Amino acid sequence: MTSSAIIPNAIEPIADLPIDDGLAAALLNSVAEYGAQLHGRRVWLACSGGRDSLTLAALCVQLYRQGQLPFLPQLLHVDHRLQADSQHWAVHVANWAQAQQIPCYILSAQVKGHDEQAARQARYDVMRAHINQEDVLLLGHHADDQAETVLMRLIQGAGVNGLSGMQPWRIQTQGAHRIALWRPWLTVQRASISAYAQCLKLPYIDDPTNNTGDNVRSGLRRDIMPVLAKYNPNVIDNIARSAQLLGDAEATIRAQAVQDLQQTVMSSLQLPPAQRVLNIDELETLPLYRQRQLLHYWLGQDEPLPPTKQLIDEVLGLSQRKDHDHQTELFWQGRKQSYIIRRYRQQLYRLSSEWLTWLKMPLEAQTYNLSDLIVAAAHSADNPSVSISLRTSKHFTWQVQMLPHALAEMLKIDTDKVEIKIAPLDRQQRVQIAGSSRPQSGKKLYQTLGVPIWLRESLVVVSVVLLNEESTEQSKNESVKDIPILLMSPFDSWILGQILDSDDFIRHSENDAFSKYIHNHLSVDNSC
Ligand SMILES: Nc1ncnc2c1ncn2[C@@H]1O[C@H](COP(=O)(O)OP(=O)(O)OP(=O)(O)O)[C@@H](O)[C@H]1O
Repeated sequence: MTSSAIIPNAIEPIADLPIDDGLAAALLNSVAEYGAQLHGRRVWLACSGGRDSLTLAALCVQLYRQGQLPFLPQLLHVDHRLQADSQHWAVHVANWAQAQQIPCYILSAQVKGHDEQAARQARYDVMRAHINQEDVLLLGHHADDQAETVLMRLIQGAGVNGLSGMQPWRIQTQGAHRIALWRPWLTVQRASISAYAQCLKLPYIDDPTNNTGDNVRSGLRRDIMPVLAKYNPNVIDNIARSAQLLGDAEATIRAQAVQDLQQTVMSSLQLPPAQRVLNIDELETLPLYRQRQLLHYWLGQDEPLPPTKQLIDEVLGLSQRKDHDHQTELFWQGRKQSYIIRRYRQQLYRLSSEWLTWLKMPLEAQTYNLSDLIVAAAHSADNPSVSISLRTSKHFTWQVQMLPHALAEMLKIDTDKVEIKIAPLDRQQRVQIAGSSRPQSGKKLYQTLGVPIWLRESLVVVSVVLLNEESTEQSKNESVKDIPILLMSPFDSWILGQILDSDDFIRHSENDAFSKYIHNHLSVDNSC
């Protein structure tokens, strides 16, 4: 972008000039509608120095000085440095703000790329970084912007959500940082704003790229809107109204999807946003249109943009399969991260790639002498437990937590002669789940337990190892008794039954008691 903008010079104070009733009513009605949300929050106004945001700033100054607006927003201007004279715009906005005696901050953005979307992203990033959590950012979008947005989305094949256009109040979240975007002028036409700007003789900057840009939005504005206006002069108001109606429809659909999700979600296997699980039997009780809406909502959780209709149809197809194919993987590249969607038995899983990578990290066998564990636990005063990490990454931590004192009390033997071993389950290893009639290994075992394919490398066996009095380094193998107590996955644990002779030291019922003192713990950092 190299074309230069028209920068006027004269700056007059506007506080005492007449106010446009229509524009004031739109702003004050919105203040009333979002009064509860606005209460106690700081309001900033994103001001490009263009006609719309400068007029909004001028109206705020006037209404505030007359005591009709309870707050005076501070201006934020972002210099994108994409045009030769962008610094002059920044100076101009700052001078105008100074003449009106309102605070103004000039921020610089690093735009990665040359399109409007890149500039917008950079603008929001830099403004978000400047303002505080829960602050409100006031924007000058109006009905013409709304109509262009809706038309743009219509020709891209959007659904109800997309066609409801920009929302007058929207929470924007980035990690833990939440701000509110507020657009009080979505029902106000550009022509009314222009007329008022003229009336106030506002020295706004005319950005020449607004109408001559070669993107879809400026093409629609320049070529399509005037043609539509020939068929219906109210086209802008009408499209903006449709967007409002669709906004209500979207809220209704979403409320239904949230309610449906509560019935279908498998809470025991949930690990948001890494692993989200949906029950297919419950899904199928709903009519098809609600199944599609639910999948749309379920898949799109944790992401700013929803999945495509094609993906939703494919996931629906996966849920409807009657064969026992568990290999199919659907891929979704979200904005924040990528996901694999799989089915295992009657469950649909949405698994983040980070989570799947973590699940493939190898597990190491670990052995601890019970006396050492007791010493380690003694260091934690109020809770005499020890935590042993099984697998850790930046985002996920899987630990086994134990109460070694309690274990020692149960065993009633010299704790120097006892070891606790945690080792990955070998595919050939036969273990007997308490309550089952015989030991099993490999695929049979996974099926009995219902362990999905991607969790199978994440099973560990916790055993109590009893060392013989006479054991030496050389004879160690023959003189130990290795008694498996628990089988664990990151989500579950199963008590193991007795495989040894009946006169062995530990019986099944004791395994049961042991398991009370050994727990599985999986924690996740929510940013992933
Ligand atoms: N450089 C900027 N600095 C601060 N806010 C901006 C900037 N550019 C745009 N905005 C905010 O985003 C809104 C919509 O952006 P858009 O690109 O449609 O605005 P514009 O046409 O450049 O300016 P205006 O809406 O002020 O006439 C603006 O009304 C304004 O609130």
